Amino acid sequence: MFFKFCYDKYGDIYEINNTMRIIVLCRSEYFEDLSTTKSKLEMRCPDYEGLKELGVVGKGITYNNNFKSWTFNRHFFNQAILSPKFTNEVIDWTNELFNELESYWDRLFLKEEIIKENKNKLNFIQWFSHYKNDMIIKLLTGERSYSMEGYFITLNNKISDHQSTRIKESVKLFQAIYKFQIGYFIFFVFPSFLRHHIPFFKNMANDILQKLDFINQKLDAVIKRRRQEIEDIPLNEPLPNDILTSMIIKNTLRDDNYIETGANRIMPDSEIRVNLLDGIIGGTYKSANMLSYIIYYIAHHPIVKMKMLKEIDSIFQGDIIRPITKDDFYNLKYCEAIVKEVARIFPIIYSTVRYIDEPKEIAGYQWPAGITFSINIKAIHNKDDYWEEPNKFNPDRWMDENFEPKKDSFIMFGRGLRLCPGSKLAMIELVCLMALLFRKYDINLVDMNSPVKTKCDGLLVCCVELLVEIKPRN
Ligand code: HEM
Repeated sequence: MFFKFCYDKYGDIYEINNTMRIIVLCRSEYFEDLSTTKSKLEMRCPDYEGLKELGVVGKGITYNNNFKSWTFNRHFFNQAILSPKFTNEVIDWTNELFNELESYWDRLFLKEEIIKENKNKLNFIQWFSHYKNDMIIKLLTGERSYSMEGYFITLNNKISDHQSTRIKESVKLFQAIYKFQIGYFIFFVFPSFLRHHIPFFKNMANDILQKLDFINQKLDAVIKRRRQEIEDIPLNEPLPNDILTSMIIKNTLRDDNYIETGANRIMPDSEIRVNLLDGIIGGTYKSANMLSYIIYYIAHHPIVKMKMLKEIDSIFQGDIIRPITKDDFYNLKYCEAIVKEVARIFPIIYSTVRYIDEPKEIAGYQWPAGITFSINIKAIHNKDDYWEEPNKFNPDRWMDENFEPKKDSFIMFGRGLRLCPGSKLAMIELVCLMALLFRKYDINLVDMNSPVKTKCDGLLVCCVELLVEIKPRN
């Protein structure tokens, strides 16, 4: 809201001054020179004291300002996440976890008597936050998480002391990740004096650090276990396809692409851990929120829904059981267009940031070193210089073969070197989940008149609640 208010009032470039000076850029032509020659990288922010406290300075991907180290980590991450084996893994686990989700829905919402009594209502964002949590943990670490089962048990009022440790541990991890994800921005925005000396902020900061400690302990244990498992698997037997395994074996004899050069270093556990954390934080809530907004927009656009169902039905031909495949994903063009159009009109990340550590000319002005720029994604996605009828929700614009958004005007996954490495994974998941949901279920909003309930956590527009009514399609 605040960003929109400023954009409407001040236009394409303006300045916000609170605890720091931020220049907001609302035109894609301004992004040309955001990388600096000194650091060779588009930097997100300086190495804040708070980031040091979180232990991520010079490590991992998201907040790494060291070009050499960032390139090393990003290369490992990209190789793992973009491999064809990993794509197959994503599709397989989408099917597997969707079946699990359905088994819970069957028991809670889909029995005939429950539908007759109008009790077939569920909070979509909650279900998919748990789903996505279990999914990303499996894809990143190769280990199962059972937070969705934990959520099912809570709704089913069956909490008991006999609940298995695996579920309790998964739920505890889910809660820690959630708290960390929505709270760690205080390490950027609140000065260290507040975090260390004023009780309210100090308690908040300590709570986040405790959650991080817990997550790190879990990740360390997983890495240790996996190293041992890899050692125990004979050289001629295949290894699992998760990202952790790929990072451990890269540049070792277990790596299919291994070339002996003497110069390639392997990745130590301390770096693997931050990469896994980056993947968990980057990959869990964005997709869950995005899917909720997709459901909301589809519900409000019946013609779009009709076209989408037509596409899904033409691919599945009434088969509501068979697993979704990679080919299906490539054929679900209209579903992909819907994802892009929702992301265009209602970007869940409304801004991404850059920082310059040397004087630079940007947007026709000369800036001193130490300035933070915010790229206003929402303004760019809704600008009529770049988009025809920008305020119209129109997935069909993406179906025109000759359509290509103007350079840097569609930045749902960011831009440049720092482009989101999870974009392919996110697209596959979102499109496949839309197809799996709508081929079998009729999903409607409980309240068509209420706007979607959101709140901003850091730079993410979180869906607070999305109540939907679900029943099998006729
Ligand atoms: C709908 C889902 C997603 C959206 C909309 C999204 C969006 C973004 C955006 C806007 C950025 C900032 C890019 C920039 O500054 O130019 C980003 C960065 C990042 N994302 Fe995503 N993302 C999604 C899913 C994922 C997933 C599934 C993962 C991991 C498995 C992931 C991991 C990351 C990481 C590690 C970065 C930092 C990249 C770097 O600094 O080099 N994201 N994402």
